Amino acid sequence: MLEITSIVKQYNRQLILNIPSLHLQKGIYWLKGENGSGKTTFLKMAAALIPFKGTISVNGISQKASPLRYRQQISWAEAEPLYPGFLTGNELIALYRQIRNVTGNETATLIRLLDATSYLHNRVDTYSAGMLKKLSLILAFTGAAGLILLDEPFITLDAQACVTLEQLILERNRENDTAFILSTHQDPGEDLRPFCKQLFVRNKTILS
Ligand SMILES: Nc1ncnc2c1ncn2[C@@H]1O[C@H](COP(=O)(O)OP(=O)(O)OP(=O)(O)O)[C@@H](O)[C@H]1O
Repeated sequence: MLEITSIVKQYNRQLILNIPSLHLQKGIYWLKGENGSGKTTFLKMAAALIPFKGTISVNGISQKASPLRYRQQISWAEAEPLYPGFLTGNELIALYRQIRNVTGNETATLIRLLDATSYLHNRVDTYSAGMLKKLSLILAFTGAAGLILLDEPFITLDAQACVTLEQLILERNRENDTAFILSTHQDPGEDLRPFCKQLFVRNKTILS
């Protein structure tokens, strides 16, 4: 599913990650590592959001050779999402539905499951951190990406939303064969744990 060769990532000439080779089969990956070890940097490279040396391919499509096709198979939710404050959640969801060719029914189910119906008609700049997080997850699950990258998806979510998110991950993985890489300092819940493989950022590289 994910193939990495000779990745080197530096910020201001400081080496952050050096990954000679990494091959991941489809699955649900739990990415762990100390603060500042490079988890977000790794996810941002996989999401093709920041430049790096080396090559990344997902399902045989190279990020450098076919950037648009590559991006079409990736979905990404950042740790602390930011959206233009003057838009409503519903407007953002409509935009994603249009771009990703998704029906209203599909997003309605996500909105109901994450208990976001009551506030999505309001402007984003009125949302709490958890409300914003739920919106970012609804957007990440909108469409049929082959790989969903979630950076710290559980922070700020209430207990019920954490359980719902784990169920959504399991369901997508089971029904659509969607792969996931999640960066988190938490451990997976009981239901998800048996289906997760761990990845570690250690000594500036990724170990499986
Ligand atoms: N835009 C940037 N400019 C310069 N250095 C950066 C930038 N973003 C991250 N870094 C540095 O890269 C390293 C890895 O950061 P990263 O955010 O990937 O860590 P992380 O593992 O996600 O950390 P945490 O668990 O604290 O979220 C850190 O040393 C950080 O200071």
